[in-house]
Amino acid sequence: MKNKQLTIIKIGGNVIDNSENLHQFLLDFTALPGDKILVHGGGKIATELGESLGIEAKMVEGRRITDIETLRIVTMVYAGLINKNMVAQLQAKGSNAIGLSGADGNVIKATKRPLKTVTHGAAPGPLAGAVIDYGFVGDLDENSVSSTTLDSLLKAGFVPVLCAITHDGDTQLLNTNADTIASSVAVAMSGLYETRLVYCFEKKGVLKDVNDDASVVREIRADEFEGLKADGTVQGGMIPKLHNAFEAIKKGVSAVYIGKADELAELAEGTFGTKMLK
Ligand SMILES: Nc1ncnc2c1ncn2[C@@H]1O[C@H](COP(=O)(O)OP(=O)(O)O)[C@@H](O)[C@H]1O
Ligand SMILES: CC(=O)N[C@@H](CCC(=O)OP(=O)(O)O)C(=O)O
Repeated sequence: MKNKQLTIIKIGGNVIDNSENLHQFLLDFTALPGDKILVHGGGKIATELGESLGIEAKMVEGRRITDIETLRIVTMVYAGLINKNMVAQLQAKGSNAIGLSGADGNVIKATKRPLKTVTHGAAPGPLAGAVIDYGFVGDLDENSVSSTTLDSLLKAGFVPVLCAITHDGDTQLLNTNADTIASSVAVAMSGLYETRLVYCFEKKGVLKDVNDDASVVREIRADEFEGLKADGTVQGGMIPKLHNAFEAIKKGVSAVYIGKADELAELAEGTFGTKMLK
């Protein structure tokens, strides 16, 4: 019986990097009624730390090429610095947060990404057709997320806070895009709960004009996605975000929203950001 509601919220690196916006978001997150799971990114902060150490970030189609040095940096930043600070801030606001990587409690097991040929997205240009070694990047499948472990934590009264570090079950940590983690967690938990997925970032939603916050598209149907890509309305990081959003809807998640982190309170009024439709 799926009568209980669960909200999975993902927060991106641009918001985490802004202490005022993050503070407001965590207040609203804490005030949100019902069971919830927080998934956080932090790509911007990992890029900045890497640069300060002389390691340049390389992204292909929104995914970080993760060599061994980069894996050390993202593990420190996502599973350490950001995850533990997020948990401490939530504890101070009254949420009994528990911070986890995918290795903790075997919550998310991934498979190291095989060599890939670039086909679309960032690359009608020079990268089209190139074979890319993403390094220590983890891909998820329908068995990756342990819904029973997450359910046990929720039933014990914890608020799980998941970072973008996963593992392969054979000692290797892997880097997995946080939007993908949020989508996979929402799909896995939809077997047990009535599940909604909320992507929070620094803009008011999916915008008709990316520079105009007043141009929020209120609803997008799955069959409109290709057109929005083709006419350039959605670009860059918004392409994999929408792909993950529609995958979630297709696989059993009841509702998916994309909107501004410090407007999360509007979720209850039904005026929050962009809603994805089947
Ligand atoms: N139509 C659009 N509406 C809103 N943002 C868009 C749009 N097209 C592209 N973007 C870009 O997508 C970015 C969000 O993707 P990303 O940086 O991956 O998010 P996150 O911070 O959640 O990881 C925004 O910062 C924005 O620059
Ligand atoms: C493989 C891969 O690309 N992993 C992401 C994980 C962090 C993330 O997704 O952070 P945001 O949500 O802030 O972008 C990365 O290292 O950038």
